[in-house]
Formats: sequence, C-alpha cells, structure tokens
Amino acid sequence: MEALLATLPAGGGGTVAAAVAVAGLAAITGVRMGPKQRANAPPAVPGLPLIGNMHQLTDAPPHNTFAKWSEIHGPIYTINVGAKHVAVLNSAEVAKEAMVANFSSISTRKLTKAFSVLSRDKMMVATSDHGDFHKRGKRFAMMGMLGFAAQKQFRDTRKQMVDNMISTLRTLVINDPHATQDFRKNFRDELFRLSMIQGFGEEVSSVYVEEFGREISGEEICQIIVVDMLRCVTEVDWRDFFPYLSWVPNENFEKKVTTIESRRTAVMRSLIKQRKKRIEGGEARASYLDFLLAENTLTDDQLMMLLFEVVMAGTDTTLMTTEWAMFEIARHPEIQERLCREIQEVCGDDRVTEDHLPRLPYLNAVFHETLRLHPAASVLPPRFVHETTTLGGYEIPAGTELMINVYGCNIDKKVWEEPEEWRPERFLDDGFNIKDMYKTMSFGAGSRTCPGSSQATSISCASIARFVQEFTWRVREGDEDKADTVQFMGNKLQPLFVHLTPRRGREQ
Ligand code: HEM
Repeated sequence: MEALLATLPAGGGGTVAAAVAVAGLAAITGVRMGPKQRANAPPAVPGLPLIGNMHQLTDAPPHNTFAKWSEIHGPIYTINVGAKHVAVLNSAEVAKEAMVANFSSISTRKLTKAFSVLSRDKMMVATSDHGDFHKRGKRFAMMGMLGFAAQKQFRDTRKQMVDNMISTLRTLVINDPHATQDFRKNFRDELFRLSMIQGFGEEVSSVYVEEFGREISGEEICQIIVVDMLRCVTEVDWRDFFPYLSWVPNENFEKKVTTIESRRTAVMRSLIKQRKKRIEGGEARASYLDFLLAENTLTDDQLMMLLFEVVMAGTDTTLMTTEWAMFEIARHPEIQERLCREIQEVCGDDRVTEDHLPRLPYLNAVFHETLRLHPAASVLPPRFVHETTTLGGYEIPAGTELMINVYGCNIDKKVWEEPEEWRPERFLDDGFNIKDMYKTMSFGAGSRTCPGSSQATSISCASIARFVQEFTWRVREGDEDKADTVQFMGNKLQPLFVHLTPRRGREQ
C-alpha cells in the first residue's frame, strides 16, 4: 500500500492528477465509495473521503494493521480502499464461513491488474473462478504431481535435494568457518532444481530462448519464472483502487508488467518445446509435463500456465516457511537443542529421512508453529462476493470484495494464548488435539485449500530436521529482530544469514 501511495504522484504525472480530479468529481456527483451502510452491516473502520482507509495502511504491513483493527471492531469489518468496498475477515470462524459454508456465494476471484496480466486472465488454478477449469486444473495437479501417489515417485529426488543442501553448506563452512551463510540462496537453488525435475522430468541447466536470441542459464530461468514474477505480483496500479478510472492509461505500469509476463511466457514455451522433443522421441519420464500432455485436454496456453504455477508455487512458499523456521530456531537456542535431542533419540546416528517424520512430534510442532505465526500468504488473494450473503451474523452485499487475513486468524487471542510468541510447545500441551495442527488456516480451507500442503510439509520438515542434525545455527549478529515481512506477502523481508557450526561427530 505504501507502494500505492508512492505511485500516486509518480505513476503517470498529469494523468494521475486528472484521474484524482475525476475521482473527486465522481465522489461529489454521487458515485459511492461502497454500498450504503445497511442495518446489519459489519462495523466500518472510519476513513477519509475519496481515499477511504488507504492512508492508514502505509505504516505497517496490512496484515498487522488489519489484526489491530480487529481488536477494536471485531473479527469482521469493512474498509474502503480508494473506491473499493472491502470486508476484512480476521478469525478462523468467520473465514471458514466464507471459505466453506458460504463458498457458493464467494467463489470468484478479484484480481489486481498485475495479477490479471501475469495469470493470463485467471488461467491458473489459484486465480481461476470456481468452475470447470479450476476443478480440472486442481485434479491434474494432484494426480500429476502433488497427490500421494505422484509424490512417491519424487521421493528420491527430494532426498537428494536435502543431501545437496547439506553438502553445499558443509563445504562453505569448511572453506570459511567464521563466514555467515546466505540461507535463502542455497535453499532456493535446490527447491528450484526439484521443481524443474517434477515439472519437466529432468534437471534444466540452460535453455535456448528464441525471443532472446540466446541460451539462458538455470539461474536466469529461476529469476524470470519465479523471482521476477513474485516481485511483479505485488506491483500496484492505482487504477486497481479506482475501477471506474480504468480507462486512464498508466503506461509505465503496463509496460513493466507486460514485459515481465512476455519474458516468462517466452522461457516457459522454450522449456516445453525442448522437453516435448524428448517425449516425441519416445522417452517418457515421471513429470507433470508428461502427465498433462498425456491428458491431452488443455490448450497450449493452459498447459504452459498450469506448469508455470506449480514451478513457482513449489519454489517460493516452501522456501519462505522453511526460512522463517530456521530464523526462529537459530534465535531460540533452547528450542533448537530440544529439537536436536528428539532427532537424536529417534534417529540415532542415521540421517533423518521422510520415514522418520511421523515419529518426530516436536519437529511437527516447530513446523506448524512457524506456519501459524509466519503464514506464507498472510492475506489471501481477494475474493468477490457475487451473491449477497451472511458472515459472522452480518449481511455482506453482492459486489463487496473479501480479504481473509490469515495472520489475523492465526493470532486470534480467543484461540491462541500469547499468540505473538513463537512457542512450538503449544502444539504439545495437554489437551492438544492433532486436529489443532490444521487450526492455523495457513493452508487455506474448503474447495480452495492448498494442494501442495503435503509436498511442502515433507520437504520443509525433512530439511529442518537435517539442518539441525548437522549444524548448530546462530543468526548473524544484529539480525535477531529482523522479522519484517514483504507487503501483502508472508516473505521475510531481509534474507536470513546465519553462522553454522558442524555438530560433534557430523563434521564429514
Ligand atoms: C508452506 C507452503 C505452502 C503454503 C503455506 C501454502 C498456502 C496456500 C494457501 C493459504 C492457499 C489457499 C489460497 C486461497 O484460498 O486463496 C493455497 C492454494 C494453492 N497452493 Fe499452496 N501453499 C504452500 C505450498 C504449495 C506448493 C508446494 C504448491 C505446489 C507445488 C502449492 C500450490 C497451490 C495451488 C495450485 C493453490 C490454489 C488452490 C485452489 O485455488 O484451489 N502450494 N496455498
């Protein structure tokens, strides 16, 4: 939102001034900022004419501000963001009403302009409206890559990925025992490698892209189809907040987003073309691409977008959750030692594998506590109420946008004691029920629940366990309190840098 306010004066000079003037006129001439307050409308957070509550969302990440407002206004309230009328949900109870019980009235997505371009107008499972494409895409993702049977095929690849990371970190520590290590870089490289093997059936170290007229490296591929895309998703176009001004051009924004989108498309098409040659040559492999081609029911663009989606989602969300877990572990030495003891008791001198995970309850608690306090999607992509409905006892009229503040749900004082503390023990306390693990909302709920939760849990838990088994972790001096997040996303703003010391007996 800070970015939005920053773009207002800069995003098109005279055009914006004109836009704001027209918006003012619209306000005076009676274009409403949201539906009129009804008798049993949710409480509204007071704001200013024209911009609504926008200016109040600049100081802290929105999920924090939303959570603070819920202490005053309750778990459901409305805000105005420019001309948009938005209901914000902050408790698991009302969020589940929206995501499960009343899903049929709220099953469409409301995308920002950037998201709309990047997703080729809802051509991804996560951005599509509920309907045939969504159902088919999700079924394909489960059958071809993320479901139990498909995941079994990639077990050795996942194990190899963790071994590679440990071996890289060990070499770095041997070369310079006092250096700080860049966790994010190492982990992202390996996750991306795994995503490519699952997606395309092979490791991809380079690809020739006709549109660029050159071969690009694996690192550049990752930059273009993961890093640039994620950065661009949060690009703000002021027209998102004044939909009736969408006719006003915003050339800088449009050029930036379409360039990033066309580079992604060029790289994805080149990757698919190269792998199709292998498949046409009769060499089948276990991969999502092989699966989708065999299904033979998608257009070329749909196939490209479904593949792109799992590569991007597979790399980033697991990275950010594991990075948060290692940050918390590294700054809580007593928890780190307790986890190490549990691993020692269960695995002895053997390397931790996915087979050990069901016997490591404290590890599970560390993982779920991390998901609770640091949800990868702190505020879910907006939904659209297309049919008047009731949430938390309030009437929510058709046309309202809905934001689900997962972070707010996860720090609800009515459900969690001292919710702002990272305390894995809460998942082991007396009276704890295994179902409580899923109370956090971090993987969503209902028909749109995350299909990658099983893969993310296996990779993240096996990696955390091996990291702690092999090294003692300490956050770089001065970084202990660096827990800021990227706006609207759950990513850690500052990458994690750590000091690693090999544990006794595991120096080799
Ligand atoms: C710790 C890791 C992860 C977290 C916390 C996470 C979280 C979520 C959440 C909260 C949603 C629901 C969004 C909504 O309702 O608006 C979601 C949906 C989705 N996730 Fe994940 N995710 C993770 C890992 C993955 C992975 C590894 C993949 C695939 C490789 C994946 C693919 C998807 C897809 C395709 C959807 C859309 C589902 C739909 O709309 O029906 N996620 N995820």
